[in-house]
Amino acid sequence: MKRVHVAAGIIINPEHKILLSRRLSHQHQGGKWEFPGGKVEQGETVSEALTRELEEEVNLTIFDCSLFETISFDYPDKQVLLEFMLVTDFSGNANGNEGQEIRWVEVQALNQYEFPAANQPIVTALMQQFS
Ligand SMILES: Nc1nc2c([nH]c(=O)n2[C@H]2C[C@H](O)[C@@H](COP(=O)(O)OP(=O)(O)OP(=O)(O)O)O2)c(=O)[nH]1
Ligand SMILES: [Mg+2]
Repeated sequence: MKRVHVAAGIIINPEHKILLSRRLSHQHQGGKWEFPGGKVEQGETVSEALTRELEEEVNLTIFDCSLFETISFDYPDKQVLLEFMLVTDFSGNANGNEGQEIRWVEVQALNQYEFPAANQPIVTALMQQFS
């Protein structure tokens, strides 16, 4: 199985809330909450992929991002390499462009949401670092 390279944005707004997006039921890990993003395509950098995905999925334009953590994870049906990027410099009003639910969430409330298993260390680290 080929490992899927994914860019995911930890988008923090001026009120220190983080944007979550709910995966559609037909998608891999459907129904779980994620940091919006998607596959890095051939010839793209991670930040280019993230910029494109965030415009497509949640209607935000990002101006800068930095690597928070990289996680390689094997689901029974899919292998992923996730690059979690911090984003604080962006414009636009978040919208679920694909019909998905989105929510701005306090860092301390992150553990009330069900994420894909690969995200667990990220949620723990965010709650420690941004409290
Ligand atoms: N965007 C995102 N994906 C995540 C996270 N955690 C996690 O395990 N994933 C997994 C789920 C998917 O297998 C993959 C994301 O790829 P994607 O968003 O392009 O996949 P998709 O199912 O929407 O596929 P597509 O048809 O849109 O190409 O990474 C996360 O926090 N954010
Ligand atoms: Mg996606």
